[in-house]
Order: sequence, then structure tokens, then C-alpha cells
Amino acid sequence: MSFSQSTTSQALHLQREPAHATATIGAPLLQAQHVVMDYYAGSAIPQSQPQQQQQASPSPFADHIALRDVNVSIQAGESVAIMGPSGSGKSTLLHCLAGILKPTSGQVLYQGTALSSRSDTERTKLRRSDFGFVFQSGQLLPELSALANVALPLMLNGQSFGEATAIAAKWLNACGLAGLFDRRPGELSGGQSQRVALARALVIQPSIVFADEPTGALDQQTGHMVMDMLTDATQQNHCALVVVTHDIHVAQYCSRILTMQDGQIIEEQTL
Ligand SMILES: Nc1ncnc2c1ncn2[C@@H]1O[C@H](COP(=O)(O)OP(=O)(O)OP(=O)(O)O)[C@@H](O)[C@H]1O
Repeated sequence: MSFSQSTTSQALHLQREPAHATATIGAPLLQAQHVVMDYYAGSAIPQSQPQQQQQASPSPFADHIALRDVNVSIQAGESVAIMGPSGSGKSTLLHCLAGILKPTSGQVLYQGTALSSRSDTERTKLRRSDFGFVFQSGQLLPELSALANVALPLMLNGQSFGEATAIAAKWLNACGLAGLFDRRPGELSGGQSQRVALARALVIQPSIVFADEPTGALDQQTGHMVMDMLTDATQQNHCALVVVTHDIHVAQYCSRILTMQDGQIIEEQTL
């Protein structure tokens, strides 16, 4: 059974309506408006920590100014790749879009509401319920089994151990990991670990998955398998996808490619 088929059949049996079912039709799911990120202005701290005093307008030449007036709109179900040279601001943009970093100025709207208008607790809840994250590596808890790693986000959202592990098992199966439920991350290959990470990101039925170099630690063939799974699963679940990558072959899985340079989006390509 292909991942698409199994995802379709299994995801439909998951526990609740995805959060994006409540999004306003036609309005962007996620929007960055005039986002500036100056790491020296004291906004490189996570939003959950106290903010330092913001300083004067950023100098246009400093390399700690990671984003300069960035505007992006992402629709529900859309897939967007962010490319650009090292240091161009890709990861910073992804972290601002996901509410992990608070921009120095400008704002990020999710379902029409500014992330900065939500309390720390609300933002944490939002990330747990609506956002999935996939990083290059190291995102799984090493002391937990694959099954527990995938079940954990559901338990943090209030589901019982039994419910959470039953749903997690479906996603691990859908990711081709039957038989590996009890393995810890250190006992899995890089590709297997990354598939566990996909299952963990998708298990909550997020409205958007943020992926930062999801194939960066994988060989090309395994990277394609992971991207096939990620794009299949997000499409099947009408989930938006934002992928930071240096690899054009990875970017081409998406419907739109944004190219960044010196903290700005300099090119936008629809595929
Ligand atoms: N915590 C930080 N403090 C100060 N400057 C930072 C910090 N994080 C990133 N920067 C700077 O912000 C700019 C953008 O960094 P960012 O990591 O977003 O780039 P990137 O395009 O994702 O790079 P890469 O492809 O190498 O991961 C760079 O000049 C970087 O040095």
C-alpha cells in the first residue's frame, strides 16, 4: 500500500477536525506583513521569554538584520519552498512564521489574528495543536521509543495514552515503519528517524507543517522518499507546507518557490 493510500484511509479516522477547518475560505492561512528581524534589537528571544528593549531602526548593512520588510501569504493547503544562499534569512523567516521568533517589527497573522496578540500560553497551545515541525535532525526525544515520540504531541494535547498510541501507530504504519515502534531514535537509520519525525509532525493533523532542511542529513534517494511522504501527506490532509531547503529538487516538490537574499524575497516562482 502506498503512503498516499494508507494516509488517506487512516488520516480520515483520526480523532478530530483539523484546526484549519475553521479558517476563513479565501483568506490566507498565514501572512507575514512587513516583517523585519534584527537579532541585535533584542527580538531573537523566543516569544515565551521576556523581551528586551527594542533599539533604533536597523542599519541596512548589518548581517544581524536577518529579515528586511518581508511579506508572504500562504493559503491553506499550499506548499511553499524557501531557498537562498546561506545567511539569507530562510530559517529566521520560518521561525517568525511559526511564532518561534518575534519579529522586531511587522507582524505574522495566522487565520487573520496576529501571533503577537496571543499570550505565551495561547501561542504554545497553537503550535501544539495546529503546527507540525520537521527539522534536519535531532528532533526526536532519544530516550523514547518511536511510538512514544509520535504519541507525545497527542498526549500534550490532552489525549489518553491509549488513544494517542493507537493513532501514533497508524501514522507510523503509514510512514512504512511497522515493526519499528519500540526502537529508540539511536536505533534507527537517518531515513527511518526522519520518517518518525514526519509521523510526529503529522499526527496532530496540523494546518501547516514547517520543515527546515528536512532532507539535509539524508542521501538523495532517502531525501526523495521523505519528500514524497511529506508532500503526499500534506496534500491528502489539505495541510500547508513551508520548506526551507538548499536543494532545488526538494523545492520542486512545492507549488511555489521563494528565493531570499540579504533578508529579502527577491524572486517568487509558481510551479
Ligand atoms: N541568534 C542570532 N543572532 C544574531 N544573528 C543571527 C542569529 N541567527 C541568525 N543570525 C544572522 O541572521 C542572518 C540570517 O540567518 P538565517 O539562519 O536565517 O539564514 P539561513 O538563510 O537560514 O542560513 P543557512 O542556509 O546557512 O541556514 C545571518 O546573517 C545570521 O548570521
